[in-house]
Amino acid sequence: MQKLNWRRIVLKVGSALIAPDQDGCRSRYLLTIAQFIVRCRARGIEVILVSSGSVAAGSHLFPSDIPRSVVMKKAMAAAGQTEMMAMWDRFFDFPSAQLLLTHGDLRDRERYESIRETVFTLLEHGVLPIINENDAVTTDDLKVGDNDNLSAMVAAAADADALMIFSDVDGLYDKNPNLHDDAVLLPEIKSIDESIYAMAGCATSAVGTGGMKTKIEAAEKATSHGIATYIINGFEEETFNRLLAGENPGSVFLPYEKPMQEAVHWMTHTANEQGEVVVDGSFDESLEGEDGCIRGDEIMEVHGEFAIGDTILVRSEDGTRLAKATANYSSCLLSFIADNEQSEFSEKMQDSIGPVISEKDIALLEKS
Ligand SMILES: Nc1ncnc2c1ncn2[C@@H]1O[C@H](COP(=O)(O)OP(=O)(O)O)[C@@H](O)[C@H]1O
Ligand SMILES: N[C@@H](CCC(=O)OP(=O)(O)O)C(=O)O
Repeated sequence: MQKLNWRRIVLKVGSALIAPDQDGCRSRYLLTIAQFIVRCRARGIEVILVSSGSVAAGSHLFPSDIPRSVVMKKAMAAAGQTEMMAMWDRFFDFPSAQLLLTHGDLRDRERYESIRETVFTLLEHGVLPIINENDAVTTDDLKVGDNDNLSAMVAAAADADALMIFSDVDGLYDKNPNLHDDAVLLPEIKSIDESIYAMAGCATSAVGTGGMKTKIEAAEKATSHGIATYIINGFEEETFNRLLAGENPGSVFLPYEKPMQEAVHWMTHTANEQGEVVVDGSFDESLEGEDGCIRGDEIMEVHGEFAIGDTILVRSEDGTRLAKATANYSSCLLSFIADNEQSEFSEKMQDSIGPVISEKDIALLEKS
């Protein structure tokens, strides 16, 4: 038996595998995936499952002639989630646990840490975490929107070694294989750039969300955390044997050789900005300086509403995206400081609270 060097993996299972006929869950494909989970655990590999399919599983519980509005999909998700969880649970003789998350949870550092703690505790006690987006409560502002990106955020949070996205296609092709007979499979992707995104088309099944674009986004998030990302055909039984034999049965995106630090990764790929500040030209110099910080007199403009601890974008006056940072001040107080940078109040405030942005709370972005 070949030794696999995975300590912890995240598996993402798409809706087409869960409810292929769109009339409730089917065990047809899930049994093989469940067996794969059991075999991984038997080899000492910790598994976290990100399962789609609540909407597809719940749709048959509502009249078919009602339009699939956003609110109907939320209702379908709420109803289908129990059916989907029950289906998974049937396959295992160990306990599983349901975690329903939104982007609002993951981008809040305190809740993010709390989710991590819960996941690690479940794993430590042999419980299988099964995660989905909490579709029933999400709004446009709060949602991740697709489980490919959610699974990458989960993989980063859980510090996984590999993310495996099980879908209805063999991997990433140079164009959508369902629309082009001459599409060619890419077994290994060393880096992700615009040319890779250009290959991605939309979902062609009735139940998928995001198609290949969101899978590439997920791979970008995960590989920059040092997590190898696979896109694999979950319909094929042989896929799972090949994975356990240490082979690549689909497409693999190789992890960055120098992954981002955890906090920098979270600010860049999980937390999105709640507002932004425009800084003057001394930004690089100030950060590299002895104190390594930005003070109020370097802030030219403040946009949006944010609170202490929120993630903000730092821009230069010509619009260049310089960094993401944790706000040490609320937008309201920062606007006051920026407008009155020379006032005694502003000076005293910064002397007691600290700099507007400090080096330890900042993630520099590649200038484009
Ligand atoms: N370049 C591509 N390579 C492979 N599949 C692609 C590509 N572009 C678009 N697709 C589509 O992406 C689909 C998989 O995404 P999706 O339907 O969202 O699956 P899931 O429900 O598993 O997330 C494929 O069935 C295919 O129609
Ligand atoms: N959260 C949704 C799934 C969203 C999603 O990304 O679906 P899919 O493209 O099938 O992985 C659900 O449970 O129906």
